[in-house]
Amino acid sequence: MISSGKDAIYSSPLGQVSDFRFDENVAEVFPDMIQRSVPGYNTIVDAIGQMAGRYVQAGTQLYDLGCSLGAVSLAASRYIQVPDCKIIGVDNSKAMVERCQRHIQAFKSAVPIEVICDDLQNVAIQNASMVVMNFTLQFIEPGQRQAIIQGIFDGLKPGGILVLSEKIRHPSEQGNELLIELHHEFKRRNGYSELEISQKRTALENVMKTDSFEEHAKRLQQAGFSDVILWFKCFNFTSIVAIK
Ligand SMILES: C[S@@+](CC[C@H](N)C(=O)[O-])C[C@H]1O[C@@H](n2cnc3c(N)ncnc32)[C@H](O)[C@@H]1O
Ligand SMILES: O=C(O)C(=O)C[C@]1(C(=O)O)C=C[C@@H](O)C=C1
Repeated sequence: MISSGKDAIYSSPLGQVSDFRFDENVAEVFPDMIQRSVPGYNTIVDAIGQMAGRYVQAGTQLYDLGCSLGAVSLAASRYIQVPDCKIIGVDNSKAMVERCQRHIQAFKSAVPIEVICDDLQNVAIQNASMVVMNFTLQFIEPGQRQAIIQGIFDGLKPGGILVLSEKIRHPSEQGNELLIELHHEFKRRNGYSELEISQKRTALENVMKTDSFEEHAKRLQQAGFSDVILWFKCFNFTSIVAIK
């Protein structure tokens, strides 16, 4: 388990709430932040590891795009049994990548893990049997999303998979409000105050533009994926596996 500090980033009133960034302050408390903010996070990460055990093919690569501290890469490395594989983690936050490299060194994975500090759009997907974007696509400009999914599809081997986890927007206003309210209640029960919840919501407003499940499914099908499976959903948090 990766240990770090408790998330109190939005606990005091901020005169002006600036846009959310994956900087030093966030990286330092990230394990606590994501577990208290994303319903089912541990379940999702472990199940992605299980899928790596099932779908990663010998002699191929697994890409963990937006790897943060490497939770998905490390989970996958625990399950992969086939030979000559490599895991490539990519993140454009220096603060995350530095910590990720330290965790990976300490863990001593049997599968080699390389961590690249770059925009994921600069990394070509090659010889891949599995690509994971665990709550990353939502931070990328909507206009760039189709090209990214297409690049992933093109770099996957036949039978390869993309696991795409995203916070979604429900198409109807009343449904969307219900899912947001249930998520906020989840955060309250995990110790976040009303101030923390509302300041974080403001911070995320400009940087996290969510799509509906239908928009994700359409994008994946347009890229060429033959099967799109919603395998996890809790409130407005979902994870999809798309099979080539
Ligand atoms: C919510 S976190 C992902 C959590 C992580 N996948 C996990 O399972 O613990 C989103 C990550 O995506 C990274 N990110 C956002 N946009 C990116 C981009 N264009 N290229 C690379 N990384 C990006 C952020 O720096 C951040 O670490
Ligand atoms: O806190 C929220 O409301 C979120 O949307 C959670 C979320 C995410 O989905 O990526 C947002 C930012 C942090 O990286 C951790 C989790």
